[in-house]
Amino acid sequence: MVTSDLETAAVPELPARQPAVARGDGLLRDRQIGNLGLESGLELPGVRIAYESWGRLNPDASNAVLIQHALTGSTHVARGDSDEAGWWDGLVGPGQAIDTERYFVVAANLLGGCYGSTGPSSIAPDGAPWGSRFPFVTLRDSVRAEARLADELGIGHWHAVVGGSMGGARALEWAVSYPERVRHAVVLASCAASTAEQIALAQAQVLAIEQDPDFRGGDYYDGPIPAAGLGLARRIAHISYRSEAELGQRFGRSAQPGEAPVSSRRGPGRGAQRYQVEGYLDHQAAKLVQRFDANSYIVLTEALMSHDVRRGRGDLHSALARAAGVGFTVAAVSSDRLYLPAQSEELAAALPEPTPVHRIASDVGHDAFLLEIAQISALLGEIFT
Ligand SMILES: CC(=O)SCCNC(=O)CCNC(=O)[C@H](O)C(C)(C)COP(=O)(O)OP(=O)(O)OC[C@H]1O[C@@H](n2cnc3c(N)ncnc32)[C@H](O)[C@@H]1OP(=O)(O)O
Ligand SMILES: N[C@@H](CCO)C(=O)O
Repeated sequence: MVTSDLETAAVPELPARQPAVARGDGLLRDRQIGNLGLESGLELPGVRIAYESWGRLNPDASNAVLIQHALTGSTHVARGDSDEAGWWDGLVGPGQAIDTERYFVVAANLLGGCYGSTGPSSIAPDGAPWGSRFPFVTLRDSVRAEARLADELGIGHWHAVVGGSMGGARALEWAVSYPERVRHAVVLASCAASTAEQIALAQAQVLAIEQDPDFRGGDYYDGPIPAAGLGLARRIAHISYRSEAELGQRFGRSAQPGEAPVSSRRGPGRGAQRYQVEGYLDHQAAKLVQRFDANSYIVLTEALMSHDVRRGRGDLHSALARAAGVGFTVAAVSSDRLYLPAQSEELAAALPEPTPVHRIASDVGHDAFLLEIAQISALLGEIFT
């Protein structure tokens, strides 16, 4: 199904380019961007990229902003006209730091995702879900797809590309891949290349899903989903998204209400007897399982494992030299144990222009890039004047 450069699968004719939506409304749309050549050399046919937008594009298209979501995030950054809260509602909207009265904001779903873009749960040209046949994709593949989306929307360059975590990695890739199309890149709680520890944690998550009997090699769409494996993957990930101190302060050694994890942990008919932190992780796992596709989780996790802005571009200084002319804002979360502040320092030190690393002061850990909205608003002030 995935084709090499030499053989191209038949795909429907592309519709004529349509103008950008007149007014972004925070509702999901998508664009057909055609066949996409991947870094691997394969070609993915008939790719669709889903997006939402807010605000109005200026006649000269100079006020466009791209917001990049993290691993399990979605295009729904802000509420807009929908009923559903957005994950950066306090940061993006009328009168917010990224003011949708002034800026035209776009958020695209990652290639391989499950929020509208072509991914493993999408229907392949043969009429069946891609499932196990969906190819390995990299963050650069996703950025190339987003560049095609920008073309479709009539956006030649972005005033800013903004992201945290995996979204920050994509913001960095945009700046290095298309420096002429990016005025500012905002890289929050991220790094220049996934580290050994990040890859190690990711492997455990992927294996948790693959070892679920319901995974069936990735072709499970006609039966039960691998809920246990995906839930376990989320538990492993979520621990890394919060700090040891926060977990200790919030939960300590307390029992989940009504349960007795020490006196009756095991035994027939006793049911779950959990510590409170276990109840918390069970809840986070259950929430992800009901909203996310396990194959997409693997595809996106493996894309993040591949993140290395240096690949094929020399050392870090040489790679980042390509982004000369792009203004960078780099910030790290003080208590982040997944994307260590030292990794932001390493990135900033290698940028073409001297760049400070802002500290997001938080005890929460990595998830602070989703939670510390006031601090992030303050550090965006210079860019979104
Ligand atoms: C860019 C993106 O990633 S977009 C997608 C972002 N959203 C997600 O990834 C969803 C997963 N959640 C998270 O990542 C984080 O929880 C955040 C950042 C979204 C929110 O963080 P916080 O506001 O600190 O929420 P917190 O981690 O405390 O979780 C609160 C939930 O845990 C529940 N909870 C807390 N303790 C327990 C417990 N002992 N037992 C069961 N449930 C518990 C709360 O009831 C609450 O439930 P709800 O979310 O269904 O209302
Ligand atoms: N909570 C975020 C953290 C990952 O950066 C997510 O699920 O995508």
